[in-house]
This record gives sequence, C-alpha cells and structure tokens, in this order.
Amino acid sequence: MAAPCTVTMEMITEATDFVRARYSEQPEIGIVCGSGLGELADSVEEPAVRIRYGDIPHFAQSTVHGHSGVLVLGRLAGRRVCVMQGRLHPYEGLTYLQCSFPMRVMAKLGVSVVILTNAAGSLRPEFQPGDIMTIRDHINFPGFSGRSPLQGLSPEVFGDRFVPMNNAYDKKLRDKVAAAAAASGVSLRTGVYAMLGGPHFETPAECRMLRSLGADVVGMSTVHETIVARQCKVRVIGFSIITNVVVTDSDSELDQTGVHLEVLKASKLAANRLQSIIAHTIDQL
Ligand SMILES: O=P(O)(O)O[C@H]1O[C@H](CO)[C@@H](O)[C@H]1O
Ligand SMILES: Nc1nc2[nH]cnc2c(=O)[nH]1
Repeated sequence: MAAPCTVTMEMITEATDFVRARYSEQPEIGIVCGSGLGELADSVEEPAVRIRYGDIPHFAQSTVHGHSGVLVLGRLAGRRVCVMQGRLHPYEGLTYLQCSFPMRVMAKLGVSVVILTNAAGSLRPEFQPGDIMTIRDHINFPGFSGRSPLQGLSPEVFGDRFVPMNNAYDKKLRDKVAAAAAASGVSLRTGVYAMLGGPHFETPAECRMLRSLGADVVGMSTVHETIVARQCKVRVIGFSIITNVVVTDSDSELDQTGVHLEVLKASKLAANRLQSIIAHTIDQL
C-alpha cells in the first residue's frame, strides 16, 4: 500500500468504526507500549479484544522487533483501556501522519488520557538501566527541520493548528504518577526526553551536545504522539525506561552492535514496576 500523504476525518472515522464494531465500550485511557514493554498489554483483563494494526483501515503495521503491532481493548485496574502493543516510528519509512494516526483514532474512540511509554538511552550517569523516568518535557529535534505530525492538516477539520506545547506532559497528572510510584514503592526519575529520527544511534559528540542542551534521555519516538494527543485535547503522561547509558567519549571503542537487544532486555526487566505505577495511576484518574 502506498503511504497516504494526508489524513482525512473520513479515514479516522473508518478506522474508529472498525474498532467499535469489535469493542463497543468506550475506552477512557490509551496506553502506548514502547520497545520491550508489550507485556503491559497482556495484563488487560477479559474480555480483551485484540486487533492487528494491519487489519485496521489506514493503520500501518509495526515492523520493529519488540513491537508486535496489536491494538488491545479491555479493562486494566478496573478502567476501560485501549493499548497499542507496539508503536509506529518515522524511521520505519512511515510519515509522521501515519505514525500518529492511531493517536487520532484513540481520541475519537473517547480516550481522554494517554500514557506513552518508551525505551530511552541515558544522557546522565546517575540515570541507570532499569530506572523509570516520567517525562517532564521534550525536545523535538525532527521538528527543528520542519517535520510535524500536524503538517498540512486543515484547522477547520482538525482544530487548533498552533498547538501549545507547554505543560504537554500534564503537571497534575505527573503529580498523580509521583504519588502512585510512592504508593507502589517504586522510585522514579523525572526529566527531559529528546527525540531524534534514528534508526541509527547517536555519536558521542551528539550525546554531549544533547546533554548540554538540557536533555536527560534520548530516543526515537513519543514526541509526534504527544503533539497529536495535545491537538486532540487528550492529556499526556510519558514514561521512559532507561535501557542503556549512551557513550560520550569519542575515543571509545566499545562495541555497540546489538544495543537494540540490550534495550529490549532492560525494558522487560522494568516492565513489572512500570505496570505497578500505571495501575496505581489509573486508579487515581
Ligand atoms: O521509543 P521506543 O518505541 O520505545 O523504541 C526505542 O527503542 C528503539 C531503539 O532500541 C528505538 O525505536 C527507540 O525509539
Ligand atoms: N536514540 C536512541 N534511542 C534509544 N532507545 C533506547 N536507547 C536509545 C538510545 O541510546 N538512543
């Protein structure tokens, strides 16, 4: 299928109707599972409906190892949820419009809060693999080169073109997450997520630059989902699982082949703790 160069309300309605025909209840909370975090979707309680992205009109299918590409609907901690078991990344050759299309469908299904999770590399020595960080803010590097998931979309159809990005990661929700983490006995970091396009990892010089610009962790996702969620008036909670510490020494000869497998392994180890924070947070919403 050729990549569509735009998104229309008809496409969103078609995808939403397809999902509603299989799950008639209205989900309240959306969850996006990052690399290696797909098992979050396995805790969705019966009767869970599972739909392969490729079967949903206008959805692209995930192609990344650790992202199964299944939409799971059901209950989690007593609330109705719509979980993306795996996400879509621009480096898969998809447009920003395609990658953020599921977010528009979740909003249309009725989701009012979305929990975005990702695996990320640490730019700070004290943020170690296995740590969980709430995203306080982001730096959108693809945005600096003129890429936006809102590009070309008519404000008459999609609402606000000039979407504010302060408080994108809702402070009141972050406070609830902090309380939920304390209640579940899980320690939590907080920081700034930098999105780069990937799929290659960063050079040491780039990592030093990112740190000096105020980023705490780096990844290749999430930001386009946040922007679209905010346009759709969906409130956002963001979590990064620290899966690796980036290399900042340009003379380092460390062999970094296979980092993605390391990423998947580290995020799987943190999945239970993240799940516990998410369940406690959902309980407070
Ligand atoms: O952001 P998620 O989807 O968790 O995936 C992260 O892990 C992959 C690299 O290992 C990249 O896709 C990066 O963005
Ligand atoms: N760009 C980027 N994405 C990641 N995802 C997990 N770790 C990393 C990393 O070090 N860099």
